[in-house]
Amino acid sequence: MVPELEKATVRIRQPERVRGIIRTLREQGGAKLQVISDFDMTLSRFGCNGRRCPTSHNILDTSRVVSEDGRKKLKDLLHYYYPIEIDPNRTLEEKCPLMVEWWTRAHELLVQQKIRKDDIAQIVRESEVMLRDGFKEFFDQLHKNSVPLFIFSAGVGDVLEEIIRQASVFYSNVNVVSNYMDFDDDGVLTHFKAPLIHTYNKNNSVLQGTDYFQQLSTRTNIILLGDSMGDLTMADGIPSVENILKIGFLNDKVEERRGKYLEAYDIVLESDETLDVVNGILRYILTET
Ligand SMILES: Nc1ccn([C@@H]2O[C@H](COP(=O)(O)O)[C@@H](O)[C@H]2O)c(=O)n1
Ligand SMILES: [Mg+2]
Repeated sequence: MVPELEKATVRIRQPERVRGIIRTLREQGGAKLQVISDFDMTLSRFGCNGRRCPTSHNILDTSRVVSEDGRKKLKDLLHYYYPIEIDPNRTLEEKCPLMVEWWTRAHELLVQQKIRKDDIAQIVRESEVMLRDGFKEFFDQLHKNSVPLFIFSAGVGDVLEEIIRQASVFYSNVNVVSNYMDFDDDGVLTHFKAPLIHTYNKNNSVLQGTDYFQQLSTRTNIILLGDSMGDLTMADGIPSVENILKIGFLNDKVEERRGKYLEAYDIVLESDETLDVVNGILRYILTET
């Protein structure tokens, strides 16, 4: 039914259950569907040309508008906190305060750099960021079928919006909740707006105050896309969810984290830099019979 599910990168713990959910999503059609997706390392690529692709934070951290000292400090933070973020042996209770610490320290350093709003577009153009292969078909299919795409990101909203704008896929069905910067009258970064969103608080605790929360409630079939265990709670709090298909990109430390991902996500895509499987499923669901 979806030939892409035969790809070597695909792992599924309960294939019959997954086939059942996909069949139901197709029967109930696009009108009941929404896609909730993480951004960094889910819609954007993890690897490019043998190296790590930048996250929306990394794009700023390594840009020319950040001093050499600032770049070094931000890199040190990444090297200290990222292994904690992805450690499968630490509990959420341990990780959460450390993630708040990471984001807070990184945002403070970025504010010290007096980044200008007008520089963001050029910073993105000069970066190595890449959306996953097949991104155009993904955004186009959702737009054409009026399926809302809700991007829920602990990255930097201003940067990720610019990435999808430059890729010419920031359509009217796309809504973003993320960490946004605030600028003074001269267009200089003064602070990041609250609430702070980090990897492990992506749930209704930060969604409740947003316009999008109401819209989320009306589409009760969900395809959830993520790359972190923290992304699994992105649909929590949406009342009356009928069917949910969770697709997880397992990008890093694959062997070590496979077990936990297979338990948590319905479909796990291992070191797969494409949106082929997601596009195949959407094609199947959205094509009229
Ligand atoms: N200072 C930071 C903080 C976080 N990250 C990475 O950003 C990603 C979070 O954004 P999502 O769109 O995936 O929610 C996550 O992968 C962190 O590792 C960073 O690079 N720098
Ligand atoms: Mg991510």
